[in-house]
Amino acid sequence: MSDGARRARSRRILTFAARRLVQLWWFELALPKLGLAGIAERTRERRIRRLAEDFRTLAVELGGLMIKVGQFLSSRLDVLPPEITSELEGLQDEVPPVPFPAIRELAEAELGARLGQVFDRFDEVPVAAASLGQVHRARLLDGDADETGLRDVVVKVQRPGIDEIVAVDLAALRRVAGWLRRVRIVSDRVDTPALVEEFAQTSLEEIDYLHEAASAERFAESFADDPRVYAPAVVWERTTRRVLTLEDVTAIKINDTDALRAAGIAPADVARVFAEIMFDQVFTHGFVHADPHPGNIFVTPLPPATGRGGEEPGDRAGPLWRLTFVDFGMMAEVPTELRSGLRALVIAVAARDGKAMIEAAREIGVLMPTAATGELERALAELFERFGGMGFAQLKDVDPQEFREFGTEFGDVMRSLPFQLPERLLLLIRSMALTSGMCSGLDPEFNVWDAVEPYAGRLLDEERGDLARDLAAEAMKSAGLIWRMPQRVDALITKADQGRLSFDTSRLERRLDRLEGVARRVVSAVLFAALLIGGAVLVGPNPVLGTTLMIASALPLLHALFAGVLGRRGRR
Ligand SMILES: Nc1ncnc2c1ncn2[C@@H]1O[C@H](COP(=O)(O)OP(=O)(O)OP(=O)(O)O)[C@@H](O)[C@H]1O
Repeated sequence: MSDGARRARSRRILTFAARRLVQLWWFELALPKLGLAGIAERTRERRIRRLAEDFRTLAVELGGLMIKVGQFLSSRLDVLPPEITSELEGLQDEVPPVPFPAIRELAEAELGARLGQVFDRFDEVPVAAASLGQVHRARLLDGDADETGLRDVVVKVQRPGIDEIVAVDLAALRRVAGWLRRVRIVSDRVDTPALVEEFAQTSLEEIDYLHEAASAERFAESFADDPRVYAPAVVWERTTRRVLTLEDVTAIKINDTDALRAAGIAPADVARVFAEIMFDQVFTHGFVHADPHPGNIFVTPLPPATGRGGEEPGDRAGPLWRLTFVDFGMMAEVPTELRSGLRALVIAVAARDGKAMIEAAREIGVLMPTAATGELERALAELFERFGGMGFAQLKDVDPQEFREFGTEFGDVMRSLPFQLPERLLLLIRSMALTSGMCSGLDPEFNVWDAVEPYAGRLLDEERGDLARDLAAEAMKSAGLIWRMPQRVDALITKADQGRLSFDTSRLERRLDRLEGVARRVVSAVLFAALLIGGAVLVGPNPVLGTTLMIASALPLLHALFAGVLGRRGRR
């Protein structure tokens, strides 16, 4: 890229951001101060739509990282207004492929040989053209097949010059982050420079295919004992920093429900297994596929003789299919201390203990350490009092009006607090949002909370499992926790549970029993709570959206969280 082109590209991004910032300041800060908040209110929806359209135009024009940013925003199905997500959805499909001669040149330079010398066949038309690279089908030479006889491969080749484009885009994004740091309503909630650094790290990793190849192997290893999951083998001899050669694992696209049914596979089963496998990545392996969009997951039917694949664990007849993941360029690590923070949150919600929940939110980094949280504590106590005793199935029967009213009240408190978005949660939240969206697409009746419950139950059943052990340890550590619970919990759960609480047998046993008893229901509740808080801070990364969503945060958030439940209820 010439110096001129580099400068023009950078200028285009910076001008776009500067204009939107000024607009944000004017409508969301200046006008309300002048007593004209009504104007901001009335024009907000139109402005958001316009912003999404303009961003789309910019991304399509510039390609590179801007497509990634758009993809990122479009995956926020749970919190962003549909006018944004629908505008940005499918953005990656608009990327034109690089003409084959340029791809050939790069691949040959990387592999140090002519394509004809190392591949028996190399399709000139790509299977997929993405923002950073494109994928071509190929066939290895006879003698190059590995011991399994693997010859059919896909070769992912980087777009020529993408390193430079990424560098220019990151420099521009860093400047925008610096500006945003000076906008208090944004900087109160999100450390934008840190966020951009996180994005930078992910993007730089994504253009290092050796890193992706290593991640593919790590992912495969973590599921080595789980026949429901598969990842393509890496052909290391034909892999470099810019060329990645993988086993071709093309099968049924996970969202192709017609093809699934034709193969005798129930989409609802796929949704359930998929959610479980994603939870396994978060809670068990701590290594999570952060881009689980439909193009990256196949359902592979297996011949009955194989006896391996998806279906009920322990199914003696052997599962009939498995989920095959591709694209390991973007992975989220869940470090041990983050997992422990999430668990602390589980315990706190188990105890319906708003105070402990707030502490856990601090530990996870969602709530700034200095936040004065008395009000939030009171609001949470009320939340638990009203809805806390119900499983998610029961929540279906709550009058939507009641949710709405509570959302309005709760929203005031949420807005007044310095929530922030720790960058380490970014990929995890993205991954979970995509998971939830995908599962609802496969099964309209799917409710992520229903999936969490049996999952949590299974975790707890593994007596020696980490979670069970930690829960037990936690229960002992926080002596009194269980006993405090009945006082805090609403009448429903109190009545249901008091009968089971007895003081005349071993206290510890009772505590653990009690904890296990509620934990299944509670792990789902905690995710609800975590998303409630997490969702509120998601508003940070984009200034205009940030303000808009902060202003209307709680209601859409609650609505988004319960949309499936309430929607279904309404249709009944
Ligand atoms: N091993 C494979 N076997 C079959 N198809 C594959 C394989 N790897 C990738 N593909 C196909 O190529 C598409 C693009 O590959 P991949 O997602 O790895 O590229 P990417 O540049 O990261 O794209 P994106 O940013 O859209 O995820 C995938 O969505 C999938 O449909």
